[in-house]
Amino acid sequence: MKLDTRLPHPGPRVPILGDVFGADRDRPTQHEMALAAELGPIFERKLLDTHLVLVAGGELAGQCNDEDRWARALAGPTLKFRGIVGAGLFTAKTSDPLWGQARRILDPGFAQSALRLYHAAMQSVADDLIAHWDGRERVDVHEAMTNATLEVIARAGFSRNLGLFTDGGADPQVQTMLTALDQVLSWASESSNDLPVVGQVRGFLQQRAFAANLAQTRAYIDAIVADRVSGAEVGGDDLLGLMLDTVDPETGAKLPLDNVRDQVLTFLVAGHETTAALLEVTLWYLAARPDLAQRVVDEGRSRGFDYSGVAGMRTTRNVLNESLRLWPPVPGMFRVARTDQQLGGYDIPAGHAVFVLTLAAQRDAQVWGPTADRFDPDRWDAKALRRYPDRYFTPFGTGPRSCIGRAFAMQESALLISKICDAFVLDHVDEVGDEPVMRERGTLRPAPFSVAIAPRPGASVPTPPTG
Ligand code: HEM
Repeated sequence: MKLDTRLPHPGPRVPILGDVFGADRDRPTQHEMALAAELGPIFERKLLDTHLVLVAGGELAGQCNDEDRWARALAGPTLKFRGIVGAGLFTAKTSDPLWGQARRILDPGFAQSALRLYHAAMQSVADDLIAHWDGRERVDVHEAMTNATLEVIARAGFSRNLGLFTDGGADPQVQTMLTALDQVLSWASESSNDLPVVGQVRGFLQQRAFAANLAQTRAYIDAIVADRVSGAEVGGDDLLGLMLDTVDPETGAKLPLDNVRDQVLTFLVAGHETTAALLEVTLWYLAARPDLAQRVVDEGRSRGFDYSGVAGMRTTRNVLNESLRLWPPVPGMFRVARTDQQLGGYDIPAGHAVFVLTLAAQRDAQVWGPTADRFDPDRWDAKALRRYPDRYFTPFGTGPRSCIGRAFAMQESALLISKICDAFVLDHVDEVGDEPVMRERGTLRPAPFSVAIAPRPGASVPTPPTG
């Protein structure tokens, strides 16, 4: 079977180069969502001799999530990350024995019993954030969510306090790491969506610019691992301990130390950027919807903020799910056909990868109804849920390569959102439209914004920073 030549494409097509006018380097997936409104649930974009098939319809995306017919493909920004974090969980090939080994060793680190152990660390970050905001009238949401999510993964995963909420700020090594993570994300996204040749030059220059920061970040992480191995630092029940001490039940082997370093870096990148995006989108909607924020507050105050209280926060989780539906932090995934496939009446040969545009698929009115574009957390009511089987809602991916951190991210986000709303009344400082302005860096995350805050009557008293 050959790739169908009848696939719609954005016109006009330039000879040899192809659909160069059909791409947007800064807002690629939002541009693709707009193209889908014009071209339909499946279309292609040709660049030189590469034919990128985009699947934007909910039903067709659901078909690509069928693991018997499609598999995860390593491409786009994810492939770029592979050069940085090697065989970390996110970037390892499924066929690489290290991937299975790491997944078997690390899965228990994300089970409910482990999340219960991490709760104190998550709680300490929420308290530090609230104490840090106390007395302020206006806060930078982007900066605060970046710091909070990094602190959570560092404290829960590696028993390290990065000091991002202390008055003097984090130490220089941590600052360098933050800069490196930021530079790597920009490079991975921009170089994947750039024009041929020009993009290669730009990508090369970017890589040169972050090489030194990345080398220092690797050295910083190596030191954390070495301190734990030598016993200079005693860790709690955390991910690092699990990675260093656990023997794979299948092979009897432990993870090699260089792989542990790649996993730590993977968790720092994969665990913070996406969760920060989810928190920011949610706070954006809650600042615009005081009625909804009040429901979140009521739920928090009635259930309490211990592990079980947070785990059962239905309203807050519905709000988070709705943020993930409208603005999935990972806006799309590459899937490769295991055998020849028909998709929407078009031929896709075995081995051809398609890009499933989760962002558009999760807004398809045919699946989600006429209000698909509206932020409505009540659509997640238990009674309505059965209308949306898992294959239509995939912000955490699908199949064996789906997100290992899903429950971790949801617990952390529910805790932070409910504690923030409990402590503060939020309001937008600028005039805003119906939806946040989003920027793209492989992930989809609101453009940095600030909110006005005021103490909410009846808030629980914040504890001082843990320093
Ligand atoms: C709202 C937050 C999050 C979202 C939306 C999210 C989304 C995703 C998605 C879509 C994938 C699959 C990507 C693909 O198939 O190409 C993935 C994989 C992964 N995520 Fe997350 N993630 C989140 C939070 C986290 C957290 C908190 C961690 C770690 C602490 C984490 C660690 C990982 C890892 C290691 C993988 C690769 C798993 C594998 O291939 O075995 N993620 N995530």
